[in-house]
Amino acid sequence: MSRIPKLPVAAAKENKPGLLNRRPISRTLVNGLSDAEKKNLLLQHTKTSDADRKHLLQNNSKPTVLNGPSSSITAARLKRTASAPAPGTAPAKVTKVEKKPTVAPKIPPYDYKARFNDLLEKHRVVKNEYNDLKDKHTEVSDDYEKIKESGETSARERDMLKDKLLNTLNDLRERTTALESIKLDYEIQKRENEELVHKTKVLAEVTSNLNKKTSDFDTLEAEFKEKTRRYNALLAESKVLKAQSEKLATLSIDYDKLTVDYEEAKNKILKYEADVEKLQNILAGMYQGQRDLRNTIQDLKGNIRVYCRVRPPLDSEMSKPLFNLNVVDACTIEVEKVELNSMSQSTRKGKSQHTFSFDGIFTPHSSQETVFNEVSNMIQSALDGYNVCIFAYGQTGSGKTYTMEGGCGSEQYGIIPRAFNFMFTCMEDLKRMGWQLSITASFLEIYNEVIYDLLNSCKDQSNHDIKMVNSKGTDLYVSNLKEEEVKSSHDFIKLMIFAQRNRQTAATLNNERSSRSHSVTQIKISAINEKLKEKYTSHLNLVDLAGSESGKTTQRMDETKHINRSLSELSKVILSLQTNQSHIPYRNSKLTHLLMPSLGGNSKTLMLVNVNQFDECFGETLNSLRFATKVNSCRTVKAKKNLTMVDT
Ligand SMILES: Nc1ncnc2c1ncn2[C@@H]1O[C@H](COP(=O)(O)OP(=O)(O)OP(=O)(O)O)[C@@H](O)[C@H]1O
Repeated sequence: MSRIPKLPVAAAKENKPGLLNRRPISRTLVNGLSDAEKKNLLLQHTKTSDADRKHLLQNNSKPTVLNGPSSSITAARLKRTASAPAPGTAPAKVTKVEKKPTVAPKIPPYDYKARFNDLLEKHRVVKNEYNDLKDKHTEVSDDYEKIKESGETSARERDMLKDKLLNTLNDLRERTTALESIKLDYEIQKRENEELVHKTKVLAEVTSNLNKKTSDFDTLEAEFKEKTRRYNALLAESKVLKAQSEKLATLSIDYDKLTVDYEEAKNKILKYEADVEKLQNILAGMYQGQRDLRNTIQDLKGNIRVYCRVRPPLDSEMSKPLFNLNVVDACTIEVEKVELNSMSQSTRKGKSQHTFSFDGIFTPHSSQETVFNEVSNMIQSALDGYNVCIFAYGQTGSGKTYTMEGGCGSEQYGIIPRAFNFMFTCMEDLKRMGWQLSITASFLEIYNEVIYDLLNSCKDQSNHDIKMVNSKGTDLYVSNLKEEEVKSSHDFIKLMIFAQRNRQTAATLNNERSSRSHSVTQIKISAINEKLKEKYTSHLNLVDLAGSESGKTTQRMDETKHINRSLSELSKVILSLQTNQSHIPYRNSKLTHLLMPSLGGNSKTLMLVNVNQFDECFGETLNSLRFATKVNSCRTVKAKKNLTMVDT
C-alpha cells in the first residue's frame, strides 16, 4: 500500500489556510475595506477554497485497495482526475498509459496451469501498474513537495499580506477615525459657518435698521432743534405777549374810550365824505365852468394868437451892431433902423421905423417859463378837446428851436417838454373828475416836401403820405408814422431826445438840414369819462418851422424854394381863412396840408414869431413881423370841441 499524503490535515496542523482550517474573515476588518478591496479578497478566498476542495477530493477519493482490472481502471481514472490541473495552478506533468482492451479466453477451472499463468500474467500487469503507480507517486510526491513549498511560500506571502492588510486596515481604521473626526470637524465648522452666515444676515439687518434709525435720529434731532428754536422764539414771543397783554389790559380801558371817540369820528368822516363828494361835484362844475370861460375868452381873443419873441444876443455876438427895438407895451413892438449914407457912413440917409402889434411880446429877458405860462392856455385847450397848433416862425438862428424845444436842464425846457409836464399835472385833476386820458406822440420832419419819421432810424422814408381819417376830411394822419404811447413826462423826454438825435444825424449827412426843415411834434389826446358818458380826441401840433430867410448857395436855393413855397402857402391859407374864402388851399404844400385840422376853423392856433435884433437881420426881421401881422389879422370861426357821447 502506497502512502497517500493527507495535505489538509497537515495543513491544519501547520495552521495553514485550508478548507478545514479556514476562519471567516473578520467582519469588522472587511467593513473597513473599500468595495474593490472587498471584491478582491472574496475572489482570493474563493480560489483558495476551490484549490483546497480539489486537494481534498484528490486525497480522499483515492481507493486504498485496488482489486482487479476495474480497480486499475478506477485508479487510472482517479490518476487522470488527479493529474488534471486545478484552476489557477500550473498543470501537473501527466504520463499517458496506453491500454489495449484485451478479451481473455475463458479458462476452464480445471486448467490450473493456465489459471496460474493467467494469475502470473495478472500479477505481472498489476506489478507493472504498481511500478507505474510508484513512479507516479514519486512524481506526485515531488509535485506535492514543490506545491507544499510553494504553498508555504504562499502562506508566508499571505501572512505578510495579512499583516499588511491588518496594517492597512489599522491604517484605514485610523484614517477612517481621522476622517470621521474631520467629518465631525467639517460638520461643526459647517454648522458654525451656517451660524456665521445667519449671524452675518442678522448683522446686516441690524446694521440696516441701525442706519435707518440713525437717519430717523438725525431727522428727529433736526426736528428737535427746529422745535427748540421755535420754542425759544415762542418763549420770547410769549414774554413779549405777556408784556403786551399787560399793556393791553391798560390799553383796553383807553380802547373803550377810543371806541366811543371812533364812532363819533366815523360819523364825522361819513359826513365829511358826503361833503367832499358834494364839493367834488361843485369843483367839477367849476372846472367845467372855468374851462368854458377860458375857451370863451380865447374865442373872444381870437383863435389865431400871435406872439413875438426877441432873442438876446449870445456872448459871442455882443460885438454885433443892433437896430433899435422898443417894446412899446405888452403887445406892441417898435423897430427902427437908421439908414446911413453909403458915401459917408457918418451921415444919416434916413430912418426906417415900424410898429407891430401882437397878442404878446416876449423881450430878450423873457424866460422860458414866462413864454410857457402864456402858451399853457392853448395846451389846456388841447386837454379840453380842441385841436391846437403852436408854431415858431422866424429866420435861421432867431431862436425857434430854443423856444419850442429849449436847452439843457429843466429851466431851459421849451414849450414842447413843458407842455408834457403840464399835461400830466392836469391829467391828475382830470382823473379826479372821472376822466381817463391816453396820450400818444409822433415826431416828423418835412424837408424839401418829403415827410421823415423821426422815431424811425431807417434812411429810406419815402412812404409817408398825409391821409384823411374819415370821409369828412376834418381829421388827418400820416401813413406809416410811428406813434408811441406816453405814460409820463420822462417817457416823453426820452422819445424827444431820440427824435432829436435822428434829426441831427440827418443834419450831419445834409449840412444844416435841421435849419432848412420843418419839425413837427404831433400829440394825440384821447379822453373818456364813464361817469359823464363823454369822450373826445384832440390833436396838438407843435411845429418848429424852417428858417424863413432866402438862401445864398445853389443847394440853399433849392431848399429855400421849398421853404418859401411852404411858408407862402401857409400865408395863403391864413389869408384865405382871413377873407373867409370858400376854398382854402391847404393841399398846396405838405406843411399846410398837415396843419389843416389845426389851422382850420375848428381849431386854435398860436404863432410865435422869433426875431433877432442884429442890424444885419433887420430886413428878415421886418419880413417875419409882417408875416406875423398878417397871421394875427386872421379871425377864424369859433373853435369847436371834438366832444362826442360814449356809446352805451
Ligand atoms: N431866448 C433865448 N435866450 C437865450 N438864448 C437863446 C434864445 N433864443 C435862442 N437862443 C440861442 O440862440 C441860438 C440859436 O437859436 P436856435 O437854434 O433856437 O435858432 P433857430 O431859429 O431854431 O435856428 P434854426 O432855424 O437854424 O434852427 C442857440 O444857441 C440858442 O440857444
